[in-house]
Amino acid sequence: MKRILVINPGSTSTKLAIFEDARAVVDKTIRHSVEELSPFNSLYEQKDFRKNLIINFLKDSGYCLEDFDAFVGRGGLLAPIPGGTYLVTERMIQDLKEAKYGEHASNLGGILAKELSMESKKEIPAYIADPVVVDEMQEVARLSGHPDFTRKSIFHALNQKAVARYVAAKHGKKYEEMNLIVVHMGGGISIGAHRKGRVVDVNNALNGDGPFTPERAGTLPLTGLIKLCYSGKYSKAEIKKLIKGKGGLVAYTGINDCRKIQDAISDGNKEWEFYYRGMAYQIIKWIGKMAAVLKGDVDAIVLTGGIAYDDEFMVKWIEEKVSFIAPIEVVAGGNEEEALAIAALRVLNGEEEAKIYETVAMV
Ligand SMILES: Nc1ncnc2c1ncn2[C@@H]1O[C@H](COP(=O)(O)OP(=O)(O)O)[C@@H](O)[C@H]1O
Ligand SMILES: CCCC(=O)OP(=O)(O)O
Repeated sequence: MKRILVINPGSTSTKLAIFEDARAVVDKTIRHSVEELSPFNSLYEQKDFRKNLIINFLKDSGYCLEDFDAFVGRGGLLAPIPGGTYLVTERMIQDLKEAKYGEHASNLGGILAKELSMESKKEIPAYIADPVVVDEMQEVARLSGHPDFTRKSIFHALNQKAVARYVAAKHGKKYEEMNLIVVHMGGGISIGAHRKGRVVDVNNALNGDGPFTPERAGTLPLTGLIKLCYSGKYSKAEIKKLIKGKGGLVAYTGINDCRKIQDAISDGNKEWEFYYRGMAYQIIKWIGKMAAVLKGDVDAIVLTGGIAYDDEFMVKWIEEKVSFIAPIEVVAGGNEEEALAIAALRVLNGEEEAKIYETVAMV
């Protein structure tokens, strides 16, 4: 039996799980409010805060570092690389620490896995798998409208692929035989067109491309944004924060927790219902785009991520608008922790060799 610690830092949560082979024996989701994260000026500054959560989780669950065969973290913003399991290496850590390819909570996955590995008295490997930069986009999807800008594949690759495989298996098919639109709705939102096992188009969930989200502005009107940048009222860091962290529902309502929005709607808050419906409206428009990418040949639309638990509002509002395209499958939450554990297990069991970032990074 192999025991694996899974570390999944998200923009609004830290999810931790202990697996014995492919079975989760303990798991915990810790949610982070806007106030809790706002004292940190950079993502890297959150490292020790999130690390303490892991240490306490292990203590409460009765485990020490030496009890594990591997630590596996969510993979962050790295140079574009193919999917798979990667050993956490020096250059990877350097790129994540420096935020060379951008800042996102997932950058901490590999860093924390490596720190725990170095602190343990045994030699325990640290891995990441299917990071947010997995890139399978078709060439035409990379065009932005100006040669100085290229559309990038940054999305919930790990969960999108895991739930797509799960839905394919449910249909008695291979992932490579299906056309799916996968909609991950978390702190960030990504909508991917999966054509026969490849994500040929997807919005850049991190950088101003796509629907607004609990904490991101999504695609903004360009002229307004340019005006704001040159208004002298905001620093570059403030503008960045306004788009990511303090955009979307946070900008409209002050909170990133959709459960609180739902409670308010149930209590009759019409203004918040308008914003929450607005988010659903932007999501359905992106589903429509991806249906066109797949030429209408769509086997299922898969709704996943934390917000997919909300079948009273969000799932209902999306389903009533897009079920003419394909049947809806809901995989609430997702399969991220299991996907990470299985990815590490494949390496530990010798079924796959861990890839080395330095040798495959497309820089
Ligand atoms: N049971 C639920 N019902 C509705 N929304 C939920 C539920 N659980 C989590 N969410 C919402 O999902 C979002 C976070 O999704 P999640 O996929 O866990 O995010 P992340 O990995 O980005 O931190 C939050 O806005 C949270 O309020
Ligand atoms: C970087 C894209 C993935 C993403 O947005 O993740 P969260 O929803 O956890 O922020």
